[in-house]
Amino acid sequence: MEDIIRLEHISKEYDQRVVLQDVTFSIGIKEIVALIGANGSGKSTLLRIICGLIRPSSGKIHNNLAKETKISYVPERFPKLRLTTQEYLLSMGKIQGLHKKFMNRRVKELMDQFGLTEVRDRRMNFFSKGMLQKVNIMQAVLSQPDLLVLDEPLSGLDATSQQDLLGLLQEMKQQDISMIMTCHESVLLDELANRTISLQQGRVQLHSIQGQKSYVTIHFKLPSNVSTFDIGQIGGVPNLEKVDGAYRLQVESEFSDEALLMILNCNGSIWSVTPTEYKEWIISESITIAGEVE
Ligand SMILES: Nc1ncnc2c1ncn2[C@@H]1O[C@H](COP(=O)(O)OP(=O)(O)OP(=O)(O)O)[C@@H](O)[C@H]1O
Repeated sequence: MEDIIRLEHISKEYDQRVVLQDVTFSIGIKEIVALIGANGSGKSTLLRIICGLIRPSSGKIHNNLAKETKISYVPERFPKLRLTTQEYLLSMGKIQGLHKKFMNRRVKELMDQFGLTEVRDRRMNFFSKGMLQKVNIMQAVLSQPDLLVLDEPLSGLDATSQQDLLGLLQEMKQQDISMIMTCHESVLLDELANRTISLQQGRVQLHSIQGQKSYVTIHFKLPSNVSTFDIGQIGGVPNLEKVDGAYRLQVESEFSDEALLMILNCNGSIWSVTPTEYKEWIISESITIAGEVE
């Protein structure tokens, strides 16, 4: 996968206190990276460094695109401004130097996409947390960034607003926007992220990527004179359950033929064969922490 940016040996100190240490990784084009870790592990600091809001004490960020990489930031909190969404977005567009015609079209498009057209003339100080978070994301995507950096995008929202925003982030994923975000919600990890990077005390501890595992569930019955069925002979990690006098066997797809053959060899009757796909996190790189960060 082609990279958008690469962070190399990023460290950050505040008053000689090490907050980030030797952080190195890349963010690929169309990739959604979730940054996880305990409170105070340095996640927000790293996001702000990626956006250029603060400087690292050492290390470099390389822009790997042929053009200048457009990076936009969605901070954790968004203020209840006494402006309408339309007024706010148009002034943000102006600050960002966007062309008036493009801006008008883009603001309208975003209002529709985020479902805020009906409240476009209402001041944001009357908005719910979920609506404010939508505006927060809208201001960041106004200029169509290559990389969107989001700090806890679902935090403090109720379940309905979380689902609503998750849907919008998924739409953006389809539009090929790369993202890096901090998150505590497993729904963001499971349904959005392709990769997780775990920070511990300012250091990268673990990289994992989301993979797809295929299984086959075989529902079958054995004749009454066959009392045992030895799943130990099937490869992978098969799982056998007895359900209402019949059996339900789950095997990894690559071992399904040998499982079916075994059932037939036992004169079993096969009732159904159902393929299933599961997402799972696969550890791609693990780093041992040599020394504790003070
Ligand atoms: N401007 C600052 N000056 C001094 N220390 C800071 C500053 N910003 C952050 N820190 C410290 O850096 C450490 C990492 O903070 P950071 O906010 O990056 O962690 P985090 O992983 O995002 O935590 P959380 O999940 O609670 O948001 C913390 O100990 C914090 O107190």
